[in-house]
Amino acid sequence: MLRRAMFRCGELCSRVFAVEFDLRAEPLYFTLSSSPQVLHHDHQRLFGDCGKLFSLHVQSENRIEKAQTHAQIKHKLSSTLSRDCDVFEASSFIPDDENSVVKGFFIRDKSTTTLSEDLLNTLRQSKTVCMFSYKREGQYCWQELWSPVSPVKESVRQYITPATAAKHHPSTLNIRNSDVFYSMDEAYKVLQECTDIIPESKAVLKLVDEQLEISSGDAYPVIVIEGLDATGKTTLTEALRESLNATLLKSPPQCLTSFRQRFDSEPPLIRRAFYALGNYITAAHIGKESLRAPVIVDRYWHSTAAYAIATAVSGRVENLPRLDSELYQWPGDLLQPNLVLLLTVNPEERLRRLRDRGQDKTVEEAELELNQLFRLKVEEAYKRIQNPACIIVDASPSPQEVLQQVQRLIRNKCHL
Ligand SMILES: Nc1ncnc2c1ncn2[C@@H]1O[C@H](COP(=O)(O)OP(=O)(O)O)[C@@H](O)[C@H]1O
Ligand SMILES: Nc1ccn([C@@H]2O[C@H](COP(=O)(O)OP(=O)(O)O)[C@@H](O)[C@H]2O)c(=O)n1
Repeated sequence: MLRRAMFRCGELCSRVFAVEFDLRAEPLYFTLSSSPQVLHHDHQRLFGDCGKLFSLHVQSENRIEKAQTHAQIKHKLSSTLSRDCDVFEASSFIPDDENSVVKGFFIRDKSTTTLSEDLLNTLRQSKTVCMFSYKREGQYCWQELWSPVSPVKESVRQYITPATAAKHHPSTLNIRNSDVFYSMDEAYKVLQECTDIIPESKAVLKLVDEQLEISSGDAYPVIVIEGLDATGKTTLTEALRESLNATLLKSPPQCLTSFRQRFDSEPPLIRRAFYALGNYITAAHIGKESLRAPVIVDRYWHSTAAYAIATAVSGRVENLPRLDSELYQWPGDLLQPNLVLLLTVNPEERLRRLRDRGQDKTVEEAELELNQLFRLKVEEAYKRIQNPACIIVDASPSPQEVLQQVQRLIRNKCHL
């Protein structure tokens, strides 16, 4: 567990800091040392510029409090600071050490006001926030614990020392049981921990408790249709239901619809636990329905894991967990479908379909580019998930042709 003490001198020196200075490139990595180090060109771009420099990190033994504080600070920084302030996602971690990441932000304030200091001063009151300031000294830059009033007693100046990239991108280190859950119990625990602050959690847990375990012994095939928004899942699953006389289910299930908006506004830890539990409720429905007829499922665990991983991992596709990572393994306690099909269309066609549905008309250029990175990461994560892996279906032809192609696949793989 993380303790405030981890930012005391000894621990601090074994840690690497990463600042997401440019999301299309590697983060800027640095460590700390007691002797001055000349900054590299890249680090000069961050530390060598004019302006006041700070970083803040959120740490608490209570993971719900930590997640919420991080989300609140993110919102505060983006809504309060002036245009002269750059805010970058930043983290501190022990290389390749799972769950060692302490998330936070790096702030570069080029304004002449004291707005950022005033805001940081307020945030600093929180016992979950630890802050540093950075000062340049010729070719060097040092970090120290920051207090707006007087220097912090125990603080020692530590020089910024450029570091090389870690084998695993820091944003992949805390995914297990924070973004993706590999058993129902782990997701269940998160909602149990937030029943005080989110009363709806109790109702969701009750719905989970009410599901009866059904073994899927001699059952009909279960076919999952996955894909990004507007790739044609609804169109195809409706057509399959008709043509196969199948039962159509989805995850999250209907009974969670009224809670979805509430959980969508929560930080990833809570939001992802909610979707994970949705899969277990859908699994119980699948178990029951597959005794009577084939079952088509619109989104299931592939969606839960792929979106969660793509959101958690910052920047480029290369930053995703490696191909052979355990993070892509299907949860041992979740009912497995017989076939998972991933619908893909090229980005232009997908945008056209979104526009035809009357969405996405006002997306700005910059956001489009970020969306593009996100879309690539979701698709890549979908493809990396194992046991069962998905089969890719080109969904750009007409709805009738896509249906025929999928019917052929189902005949071959499920003998339907
Ligand atoms: N094969 C297809 N060719 C052209 N348009 C399609 C095709 N499949 C779906 N569409 C249209 O694209 C839009 C998104 O499809 P939809 O089935 O709602 O996707 P999803 O459920 O994946 O979000 C809808 O307007 C739908 O009519
Ligand atoms: N089984 C599922 C389904 C959706 N989701 C989440 O729900 C979002 C997409 O759901 P959606 O209902 O908007 O997508 P469409 O069905 O409209 O294409 C994604 O951001 C996922 O994070 C999930 O985590 N697990």
